Formats: sequence, structure tokens, C-alpha cells
Amino acid sequence: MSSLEIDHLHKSYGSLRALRDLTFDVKAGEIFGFVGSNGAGKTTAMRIMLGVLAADAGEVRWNGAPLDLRTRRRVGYMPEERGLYPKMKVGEQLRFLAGLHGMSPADADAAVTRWTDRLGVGARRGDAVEKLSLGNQQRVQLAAALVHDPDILVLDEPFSGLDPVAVDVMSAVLRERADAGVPVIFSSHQLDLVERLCDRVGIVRSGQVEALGTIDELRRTERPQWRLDVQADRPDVVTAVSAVPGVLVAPAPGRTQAVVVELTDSAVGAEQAVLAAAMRLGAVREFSPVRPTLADLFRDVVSAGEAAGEPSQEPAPDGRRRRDRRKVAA
Ligand SMILES: Nc1ncnc2c1ncn2[C@@H]1O[C@H](COP(=O)(O)OP(=O)(O)OP(=O)(O)O)[C@@H](O)[C@H]1O
Repeated sequence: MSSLEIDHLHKSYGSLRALRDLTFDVKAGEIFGFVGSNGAGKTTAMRIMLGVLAADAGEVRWNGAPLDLRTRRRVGYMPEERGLYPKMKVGEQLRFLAGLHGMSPADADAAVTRWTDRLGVGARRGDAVEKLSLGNQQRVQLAAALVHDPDILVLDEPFSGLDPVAVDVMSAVLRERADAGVPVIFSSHQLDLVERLCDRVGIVRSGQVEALGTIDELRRTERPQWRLDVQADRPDVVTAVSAVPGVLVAPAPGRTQAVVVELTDSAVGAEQAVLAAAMRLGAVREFSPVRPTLADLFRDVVSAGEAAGEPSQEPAPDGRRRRDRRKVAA
């Protein structure tokens, strides 16, 4: 199957190592979420994918061949710093960009009309870009990435600053392009959105991919946790459940009587024993698996870096208990 391969990229800015052996791939037809703390190296990697920045070592390949000038013209790129000419009219600008990608004037015209309409800025084709709100400028920026019907989409923070309707339109467009066989990679700090939209996710920390896979695969790298709520005093519950070998018990977050029970490697499958111990104390109101969100998984990757002595690149976690990772898919 064809894919965009990011193969062992290294990049330094002076003494700062921005990318260290960054490796992953984005398959044709999938939406890949590229997430990481501020300064983790996402923009650097995306610029290298497009060829506006050279790697010190490593390679980006499409369908097995290094990306050359011809293939790069087939990439739709949305840069983080945005790249529109403020004084130029929206339609004129998009037609110009389509021309740079080799489209005929008639094809460019049709594509500009189609994409500006689709992205809700059709009525603004005759306006200078600077007259548009930031969110609408961003819609135009996405139109610029799509207008030449690219074979690959590389989008740096495409959702930042968009209203919920624009987020829905943008999400639908990305899914549609992926369904048409395009590999789509985008960076974002909106982890709920990434979780909802992406087929696979790569979490990058300090220039390296620390976790890679579907959200479900990433969840399986965590120790199982169960939320337990019993009509009994919490100390009783903690004592009773802690007696099950290999089980760790902690208060559940928030103002609640519940506890979170974590099953260590030696307690795999011990949830029935935990439940039985709890039921001896009284009626169990709730016993349910805790499914970590992408935000939880992300926090774990960041805090694992802090524990390893790497500087924090992100605000401190919000006081939630750290979940121990058993292994990391990379
Ligand atoms: N042109 C540059 N010169 C020097 N250092 C740079 C340059 N561009 C980026 N860096 C540094 O390289 C590291 C990676 O930056 P990059 O912009 O790739 O991170 P990012 O993951 O995209 O961050 P953000 O989420 O904040 O956009 C950072 O420490 C940044 O300060």
C-alpha cells in the first residue's frame, strides 16, 4: 500500500536538536494526527516533508521514492505561519496558487469556485484577504492547500481558531480526501478533535515519536484501571480492595466517594476478585473500566519525559494521578 514515509529524520538548529531519529508513516487513505508539546518538533518535521527545510539526515519518501520537486508539487500544505498575501483578493490568490501547481486557467477557476463555496467563503472571493476575519482567512488557507487536488495533505494546525461549524466542514473535507486515497497528516493541540477524527496518532516528544498507533492501541499500553463506587466508607473499600494481590487503589478525581483501581502486571484479570471484595462491603453502585482519553495518554508521554529529566515543554499536568505506561508502541 502506498504511504508517506518519514524515515529517521534528524534536524538541529545550532546546538538545539529539534528532531532525533523521527520515524513514522502515513498510509494512503488515513488521517494521521501529529501531536506533541509546544516545541516538540512538529512544524520542523512538516517543513521537511514539504521540502522547504532540509533534514540533516534521514529521508521522506512517497510510494517508496524520495520526495522530489515533481512530487512536492502534488503536496497540499498549510503552513503554521500561514502564507497568504494580505492585499491580494481571495479568488485571484487561489487562482495564482493553482497556476503555480500547473493547473490551466479554466481548471483553476472551477477549483477555486468549488473550494471557496465548500469552505463557506465563496461570497468573499472578491475581497482582499486582509479584510477577512482570521477564521475565514484560515478557510482560504485550507482552500489554497486543496485547490490543486493534491495527492498528499500536510496541514500544520489547520483547526486552530476555527468556529465549531468550520471545524465540522474542515473535518468532513479531510475525511473525504482520505477516503479518496490521500494520506492526510495534521498537527493539533485539540486532542479531543484528534481523537475523534484520526485513524492513527503519533505523539512526539523532544523530536522523537514516543507513541504511535490507533487510539485503542495506545490505550492498551496503559495498565487497566477500573472505577469503583461502593456504598461504604472509602477507607474500608481501599483496605478491602488493596488486599487483592497486585492491585493499586487511589481516590477517583473530583469530589466523589469512588476509587480508581489499577491492575498491575501481576493482577491482570483480577477485576472479578476486586468486584467480589467490594461486594462484601455493600452494594456496588458502579464498577466500570476507565478508558484513557488521548489527553490522558498525551500527559503520560509528557510526564514520562519529565521523569526522565527532560525539560517540560508544556504546562504541568492538572494534578491528575499519573498512569503508569507498561510499554510504548513506537
Ligand atoms: N528557525 C529556527 N531556528 C532555531 N530554532 C528553531 C527554529 N525553528 C524551530 N526551532 C526550535 O526547534 C524546536 C522545534 O520547534 P517546532 O516549531 O518544530 O515545534 P512544534 O512542535 O511545531 O511546536 P508548536 O506546537 O509550538 O508549534 C523548538 O525548540 C524551536 O524553538
